[in-house]
Amino acid sequence: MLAIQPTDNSQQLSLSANLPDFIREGLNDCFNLPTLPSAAIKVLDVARSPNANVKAYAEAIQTDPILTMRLLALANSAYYARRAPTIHTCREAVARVGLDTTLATTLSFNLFKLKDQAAYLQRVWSRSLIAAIAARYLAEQLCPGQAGFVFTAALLQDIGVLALKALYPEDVEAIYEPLPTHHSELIHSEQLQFGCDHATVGAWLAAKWGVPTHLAEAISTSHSDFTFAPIDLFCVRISGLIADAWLAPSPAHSLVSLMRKLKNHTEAQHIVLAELLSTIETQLPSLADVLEITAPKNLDSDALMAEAQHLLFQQTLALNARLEQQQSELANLLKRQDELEVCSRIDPLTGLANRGWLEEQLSEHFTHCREEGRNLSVAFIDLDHFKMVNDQYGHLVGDVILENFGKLLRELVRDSDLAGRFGGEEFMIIMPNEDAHSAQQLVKQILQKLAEQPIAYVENQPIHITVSIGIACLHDGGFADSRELMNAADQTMYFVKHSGRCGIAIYGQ
Ligand SMILES: Nc1nc2c(ncn2[C@@H]2O[C@H](COP(=O)(O)OP(=O)(O)OP(=O)(O)O)[C@@H](O)[C@H]2O)c(=O)[nH]1
Repeated sequence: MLAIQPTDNSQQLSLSANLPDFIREGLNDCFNLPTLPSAAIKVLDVARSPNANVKAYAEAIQTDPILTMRLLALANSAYYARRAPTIHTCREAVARVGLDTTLATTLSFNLFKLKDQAAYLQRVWSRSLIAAIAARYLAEQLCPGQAGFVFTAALLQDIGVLALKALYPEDVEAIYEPLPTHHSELIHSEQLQFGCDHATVGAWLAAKWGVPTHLAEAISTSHSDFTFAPIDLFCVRISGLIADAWLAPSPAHSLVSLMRKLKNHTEAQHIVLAELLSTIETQLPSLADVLEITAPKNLDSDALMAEAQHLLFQQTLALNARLEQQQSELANLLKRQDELEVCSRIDPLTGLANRGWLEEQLSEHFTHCREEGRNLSVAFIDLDHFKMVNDQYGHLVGDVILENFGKLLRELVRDSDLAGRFGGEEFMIIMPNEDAHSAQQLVKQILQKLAEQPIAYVENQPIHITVSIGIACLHDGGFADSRELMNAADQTMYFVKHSGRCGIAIYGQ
């Protein structure tokens, strides 16, 4: 292996600005960072040159017989060969797998095959492998021209783990063993421990090797949100999530939650999930074989897809049921709120409007009638000598009388009027659009009715009551507000009281 070449472009990588200083200094001084085989460095040189072509790639690879064998194996694998004849030369192999895949294979050559691989590294490579297959499939559907680049970026997206391992072996071991179930937990632990995650470190390492800047940036942003990502980076970012679902303890559950995240993404609508899963299932063993790593657990993609669909269906049903329940709870709450609102306006004994509602309504009518030049009358009604009634017959009878008087008012008032109990034995009628004369006609009927019929019976003995009524009209005084109008009606009622009760008087007359 060679030392790092002068093609180092880590300084130019804007995203490596996210590296904390102590990590950057540590990486710069670290003597055992993973390096590339000399053939890989030559291939990278070719990749950077303007005349990168099959011939130049092949010539660079041929300097390393093992790498050449590896590439031939890949080109003759089921995926690349399909039914084509077996090939025997490096040039044919490069032509068949493409320049980007050749670069990816070359770069990953000595990264994956470390003999003393700990379980967590195996897991990291498993993720890279699955992600690379998924990424290439996605790119072939969404941006075919970039499939090779996307494959390489996905394959190398977790190489930062190697750099962190070289720099802080003990810390890395503490974080990675036992390996967190979800990649996001790993990222979180790295952020806490190092102030950055392995994607940022991996991008720095790749840039240090001299990989094209766009590739280093794709690694650096591999954990970022995919929502507004350019299509090639979208493929890389999604690939990691698909690999995480594949390796999750319950792949179907993880897949369903990924499907939900992708639901509103336009590009994602073109992905045929069943086909993607089947591609992973088919290609995983051969790619693992070529890269000489232990193949990760393989899944039956049909069974996985069926389980995911079943789960999705069940979750949708449960969601719908929950939605229906919430809607019905909301409807009940609204109904209850309406009932409470009505209750808050009603006097419980008489069922008429209570004082609060009377005052509110009077204020509104006062404003509107005054603005529109309409008249408005208010009648204040007080039962006469009600204390004596209570004293003579008791409070229960008093209550019945108040209740019956309420009924009487309800029968007499029109729909446009509002009758209410102001408090105790005091009542009020609001009559929009009515002048003193018509208001008087209405309240006269109250006196008549009370004279004609008893308000209640006690032991079959009829009880009669009388009332005193004061009327005030908007047009008959310069009232500043509804309160003044109401006070005028009240004062007029007291005038009737002082004049002997059982009668009607009109303010100002
Ligand atoms: N039964 C019953 N009595 C009530 C209620 N609210 C107020 N009262 C009674 O109404 C009576 C009002 O008495 P006063 O204010 O002295 O008036 P009044 O006896 O009607 O005399 P005038 O108004 O001057 O004719 C009191 O005895 C109160 O206890 C109620 O909800 N139920």
